[in-house]
Amino acid sequence: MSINVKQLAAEKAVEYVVDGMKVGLGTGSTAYWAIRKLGERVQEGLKITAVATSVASEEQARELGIPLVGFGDIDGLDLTIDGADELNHDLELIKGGGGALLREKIVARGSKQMIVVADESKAVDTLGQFPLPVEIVPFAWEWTVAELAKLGCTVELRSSGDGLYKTDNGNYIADCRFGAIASASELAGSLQNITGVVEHGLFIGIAAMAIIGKQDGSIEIIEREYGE
Ligand SMILES: O=C(CO)[C@H](O)[C@H](O)COP(=O)(O)O
Repeated sequence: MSINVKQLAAEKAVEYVVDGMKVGLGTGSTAYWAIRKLGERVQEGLKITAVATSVASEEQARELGIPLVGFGDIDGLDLTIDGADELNHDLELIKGGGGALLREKIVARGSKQMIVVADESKAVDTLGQFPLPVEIVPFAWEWTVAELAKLGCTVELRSSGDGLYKTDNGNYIADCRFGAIASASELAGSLQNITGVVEHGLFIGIAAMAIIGKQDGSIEIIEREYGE
């Protein structure tokens, strides 16, 4: 019987949550398990407040009775637990497969610590197999997409049903296929320079720990220190 490796990683991360913490709730099918476990612990008496990174995570947390506050109502978060689409050994991430990258990055940057939870298929030597999600404003999106393509990627505007996918912030997502990304920080700089780009899914120097669940039932933990 195969085990649920996403659940394995997510529940391990929830062990780092203690009374009084302000917790950032990630988005996606791995973060889902972390929120579910947090809900159980809240029902058992854990005292936390939380900020959600998407409407979906907010609804899940509300149903589970996790006390929610707005990001602007508190003075920073202690810990954010979130998934990733890819991560390397330097804890550089690609995020945004679920379209929540902007709020996810704000919440993670506003936290003292971010723990990434993932199954082993997400751990890679070189980022870039997963198309990099870039959130762009709808105005002049054709121009922004053309500017993105000049960086050497093929760009696909994300669709949903009959129309274009819209983020919780009302923007579009351009999925950019770069292939192997030699330098995530250089690429991040180039993306930030394009007017029309709201945010990109490269998370660099943000995550302090990754908890990776494996099919054999084991867990790998990667840790990094920043600002030394
Ligand atoms: O960045 C994200 C959403 O914007 C998710 O964390 C990422 O897509 C991973 O999702 P999953 O755990 O479902 O594989």
